[in-house]
Amino acid sequence: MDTATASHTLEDQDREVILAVRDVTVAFGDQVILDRLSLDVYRGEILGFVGASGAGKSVLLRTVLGLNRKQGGSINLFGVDTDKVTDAQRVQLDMRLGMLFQHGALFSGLSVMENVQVPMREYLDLPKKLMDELARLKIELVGLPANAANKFPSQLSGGMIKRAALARALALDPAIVFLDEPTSGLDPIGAAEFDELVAKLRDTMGLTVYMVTHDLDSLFSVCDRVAVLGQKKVLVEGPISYMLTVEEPWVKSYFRGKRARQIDPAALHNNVSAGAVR
Ligand SMILES: Nc1ncnc2c1ncn2[C@@H]1O[C@H](COP(=O)(O)OP(=O)(O)OP(=O)(O)O)[C@@H](O)[C@H]1O
Repeated sequence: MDTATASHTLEDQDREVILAVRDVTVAFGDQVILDRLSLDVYRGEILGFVGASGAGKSVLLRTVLGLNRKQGGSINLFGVDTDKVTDAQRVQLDMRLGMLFQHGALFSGLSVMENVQVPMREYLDLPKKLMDELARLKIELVGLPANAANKFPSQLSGGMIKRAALARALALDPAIVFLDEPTSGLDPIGAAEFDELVAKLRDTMGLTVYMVTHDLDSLFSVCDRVAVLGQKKVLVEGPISYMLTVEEPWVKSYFRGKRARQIDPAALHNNVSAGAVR
C-alpha cells in the first residue's frame, strides 16, 4: 500500500473522531521533529502509539496538549480547532483531557488524596467535603485500597504510584486520557494488571486512551489500534493484527523481531484489513 491508500475503513467512517491531528509540523530551530503528521483517535478506543526512541512521541503528545508550538497544521479536539479557541474555551478543553506523565509525576509532598485533588482545585470550586468524596471515588475506581488515600508517594509501590497518577488523571472525568509509557518500570504482572484496568475504564466508562508505549504486551493485549511514528510521520496505523503483516523494516522488526511475540495473526480478533501504510 502507498500513501494514497485510504487509511480509514468503512467502519472508521462511522466512528467519532475525538482527536484529529492534520499535517502537523514541529521543529526546534532547524531540526524538524514532525513533518506534516496526521493522526485520528476515535472515541472509546485505546490507541497505542509507538516509535523509536527520540522519534518524537513526547513532542507530539506535548503539542496535542498545547505545551509545544507547532509550525504548521491543525489539531482538533472534540471537533474544535485548538488554534481558534479563546483562553476560556482552552480551559474547557483542558478539563476534558487527562494526563499521566511518565514515572507518575505525583507531588511527593502531597498525599494520594491531595494529589488527586490537584486538578479539582485548579479547575473547580468545590467544598472540601465533596472533593474528598470525589477523590475517594477515583481512588477506588483505579483499584487502590481506601487506606492509600492518606499515604504519600514514597509509601507506595511502583504499581500503586501509577494507579494514583491515573486517579489524578481521571479527577475531572476526562473524555480522553494520555498515558506516557504507563507500564514502564512495572513487573509483568503489575503491567498486565494496569492494562486490565485501562481496558476496564474503556469498557465501562467509554474512556478514550492514547497510550505512548514500548510495551509489546500492552500493544497486543489492550490496544484497539496502533500508530507507528517513523520518518517524522505516522508511518503505519491499524490493529495489531495488521502490524504483524507490515513489511516496512522498522515495523517488521519491532512486531516480528526476536523480542516480539510469536503470534499467529489469524488468532487475533481484530481486523487485519483495517490498517494502512502511509
Ligand atoms: N524543547 C525541545 N527543544 C529542542 N529539541 C527538543 C525539545 N523537545 C524534544 N526535542 C527533540 O525532539 C526529538 C524527539 O524527542 P521525544 O522526546 O519526542 O522522543 P520520544 O519519541 O518521546 O523518545 P523516547 O521514546 O526516548 O521517550 C529529540 O531529538 C529531542 O532531543
